Amino acid sequence: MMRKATSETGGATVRRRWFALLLRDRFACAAALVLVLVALCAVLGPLLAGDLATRQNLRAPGRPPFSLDHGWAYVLGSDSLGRPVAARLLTAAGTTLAVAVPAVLCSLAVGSMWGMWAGYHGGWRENVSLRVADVILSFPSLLLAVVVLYVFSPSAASIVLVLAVARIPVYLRTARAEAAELRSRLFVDAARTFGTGSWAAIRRHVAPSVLPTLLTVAALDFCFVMLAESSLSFLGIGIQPPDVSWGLMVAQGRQELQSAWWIALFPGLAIVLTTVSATVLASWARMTTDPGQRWREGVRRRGWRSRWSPSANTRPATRGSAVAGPDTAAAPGASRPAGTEPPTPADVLVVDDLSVDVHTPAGPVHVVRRVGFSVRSGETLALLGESGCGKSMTAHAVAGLLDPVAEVVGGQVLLDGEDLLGLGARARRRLAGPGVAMVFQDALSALNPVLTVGTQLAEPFVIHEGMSRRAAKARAVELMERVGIPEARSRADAYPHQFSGGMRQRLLIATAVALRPRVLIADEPTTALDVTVQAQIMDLLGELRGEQRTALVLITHDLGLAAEHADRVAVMYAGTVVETGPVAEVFGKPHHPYTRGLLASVPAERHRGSRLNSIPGSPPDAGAVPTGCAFRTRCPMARERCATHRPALTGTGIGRAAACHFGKELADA
Ligand SMILES: Nc1ncnc2c1ncn2[C@@H]1O[C@H](COP(=O)(O)OP(=O)(O)OP(=O)(O)O)[C@@H](O)[C@H]1O
Repeated sequence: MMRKATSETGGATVRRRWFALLLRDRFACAAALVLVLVALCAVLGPLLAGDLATRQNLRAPGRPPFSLDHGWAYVLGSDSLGRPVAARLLTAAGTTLAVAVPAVLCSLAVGSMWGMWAGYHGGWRENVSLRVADVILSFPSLLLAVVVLYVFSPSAASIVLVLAVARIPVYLRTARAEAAELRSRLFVDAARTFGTGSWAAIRRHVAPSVLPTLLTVAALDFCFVMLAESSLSFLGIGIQPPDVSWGLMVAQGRQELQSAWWIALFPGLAIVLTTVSATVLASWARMTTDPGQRWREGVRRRGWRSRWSPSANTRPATRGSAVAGPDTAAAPGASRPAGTEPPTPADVLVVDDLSVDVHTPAGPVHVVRRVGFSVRSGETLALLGESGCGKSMTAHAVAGLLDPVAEVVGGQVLLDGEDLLGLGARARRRLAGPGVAMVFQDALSALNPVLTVGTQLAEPFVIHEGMSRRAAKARAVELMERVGIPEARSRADAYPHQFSGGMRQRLLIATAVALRPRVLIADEPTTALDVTVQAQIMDLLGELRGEQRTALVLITHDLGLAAEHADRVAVMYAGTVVETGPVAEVFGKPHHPYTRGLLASVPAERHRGSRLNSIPGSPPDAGAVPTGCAFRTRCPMARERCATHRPALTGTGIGRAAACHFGKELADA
């Protein structure tokens, strides 16, 4: 009983959410209204029109439209037999939908189940299914329908059957292709390892990914089936008089197009309006149900906003507007801590008040909020923090690699004094490599699997230094030797999968440092590697940094790695920097309760036999960061003030800063 009540409430919430999402999109809203109207016409039309649609009135043939003198039924004129077009249009809606909807639903249900089954299992099932689909598809579906309907008597039921069979291969092939791709994914293998049966795996893991595509295909197919029915009626083998469909009306009005255009025009418009509405609604449904497509919705909404708001496309003049609000304590520019030195000429990279929003269908989410830090030539700054605190987003914004879904909404990224965010795409490309380079975590994904490593390593030299392929390849081999790849000359012709994880990471580092970048961002460069290889990679990064005087930004959540390899740290929480300073000092005596909590959670010899400390709770979702201090809900020192005032990053010692109302207290303790 209780469960039923809960599921009913859940269902109502989901319906409300969908309705709210629909209301936000004016095109989808208009399309839904049109389709509801057509459905109402289909249901109520025969009741309203009675036998008006078929009763001939030879005293009123070819009445022109837009006159109410003869009652509502004649508002769209009458045909050559005096039958009112409006009444026929209403009645025909029912017949047209009675063919199109069941035909599409039947082919969708059969084709998609068959396709997912064939694609999931592969082998002979897939081969046989594809050959059957090929055979059906080899006859144009309209021609197939014409042949079958000539042989059997045309009726609504036979049209539904013929069109449904003719369209099954479309769904079968789409579902098969997607299911075949999904069956090799690890999450499907993982489901198999704990005994999930094939239909259960298809229902839980394949169908949710395939259905959004199939729904779009179904909407387009709805248009196709409506048009096919119209064409068959037009040829005289579709809906038979005295029944009436939109297609039949177009066919009948065709002969009188010159003298009585309204007979064919209104049903034609009804077909176009219904098919366009179905397509618009399907594209909205896909955007809303497919997580892979949702970002487009955010970008599209951003597009609208920028079209209507003159300021939306330009970066705000006041930095940090993304987090402006009553609880914002920091003044513009305050992300550089008071009491710490202002940027010096030695600072190669200065990130000031950087804010990044991710555009979601529910609106923008502030994932990076007024982040500021600087790095000097030859220095290593570790960007620390729990998963989801915005480290990678910050790095991607600096490197100009943000997804289209994300947007820099405030701040500056200065490379040797030049604001990278103000540069055009061409200037930005010129700096990618010699300016800011990046080493990614997953080397296998970051290297192109179909190009030899030599070709990939030679690319920066060809693009930036205009070298010939041969000379660039020679430089690539030198680089491979430098990063410690044995037998570099012969291995330059190997592909990425022929290297071990550690070697691939070396190759990635070699590509990143090829052009001696001023700044190198390494985003968790060793997470996927074992401890020995991890140490070798970090040593290599350290050597290259020393040789090239590169400023290194090391993104990690490994405090040990930061302690060993970084000069300074910037600790991030909920999209913002909460503490910065020299690594030994910050780790020796943290000035922010979050840094304290992080350090206390690292297993150490002194914890042997006792419970390991951990920070209670989990980091807030980027879309629901608490007011005031973001850490207050997990902080042992939280007071009333923390709920109302967001603490600014303020100097707490020489070269030290913390964003905590009690930072000074902790410093003096
Ligand atoms: N494409 C996206 N759409 C919506 N939100 C996103 C997207 N990418 C990242 N986010 C959100 O942005 C926030 C910051 O993510 P980010 O990847 O920068 O975290 P991180 O600190 O690098 O985490 P990790 O250490 O796990 O890589 C997270 O809350 C994440 O959910």
